[in-house]
Amino acid sequence: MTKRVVTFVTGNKKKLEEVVAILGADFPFEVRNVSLDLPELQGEPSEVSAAKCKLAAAKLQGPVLVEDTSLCFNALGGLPGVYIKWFLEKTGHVGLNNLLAAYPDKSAYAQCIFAFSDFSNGEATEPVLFVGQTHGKIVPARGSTDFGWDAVFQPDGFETTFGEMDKATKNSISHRYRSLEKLRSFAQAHK
Ligand SMILES: O=P(O)(O)OP(=O)(O)OP(=O)(O)OC[C@H]1O[C@@H](n2cnc3c(O)ncnc32)[C@H](O)[C@@H]1O
Ligand SMILES: [Mg+2]
Repeated sequence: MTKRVVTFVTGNKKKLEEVVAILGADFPFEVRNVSLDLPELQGEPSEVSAAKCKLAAAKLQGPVLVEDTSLCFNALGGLPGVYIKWFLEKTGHVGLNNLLAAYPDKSAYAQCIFAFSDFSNGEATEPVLFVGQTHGKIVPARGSTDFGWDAVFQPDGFETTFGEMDKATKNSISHRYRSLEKLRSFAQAHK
């Protein structure tokens, strides 16, 4: 049976690599990629993902998948949150640690929200959201600096940062994995 095709819209190659590895061959939809860094509105993480999904659907006129990732510091009420990309770009790993210097609480969580819109009768359907979280803490950078803030995030229950773990381990506990497991159940029911 031919699989339904859904287009994952992201400008981030590292995200795409993880998504392909996590979904594997038995995912009920065929996932294609379009590399576009969509504009992101301000707001709560769920609003950012839903808005990104609507933009992607309007652009591609077909079923789409997007995701938005946040890194939330508990001592800062969840910031940088959806703005982590810009904090990381402007202040680096050291800056992220320094943001927490005044607080004993270094705990944080990584959150990934996938959003899926179907397309029927020439219209995109309201995005469905899949939230995945991994809790941990912010530490001075250790390990690979290939992907975003991996080197400064140490998940609970591990002595290693995401940057120090092998990919298979990260992909078995990550925010992205947890969100994609929910998407997998949804796709199974809507294939
Ligand atoms: O095109 P999109 O999908 O939006 O890709 P992006 O790189 O702009 O990604 P986000 O808007 O979701 O911003 C999230 C930021 O967090 C980084 N990031 C996302 N997932 C990560 C992960 O699992 N580990 C480390 N850094 C991550 C990513 O590189 C960005 O700097
Ligand atoms: Mg982005």
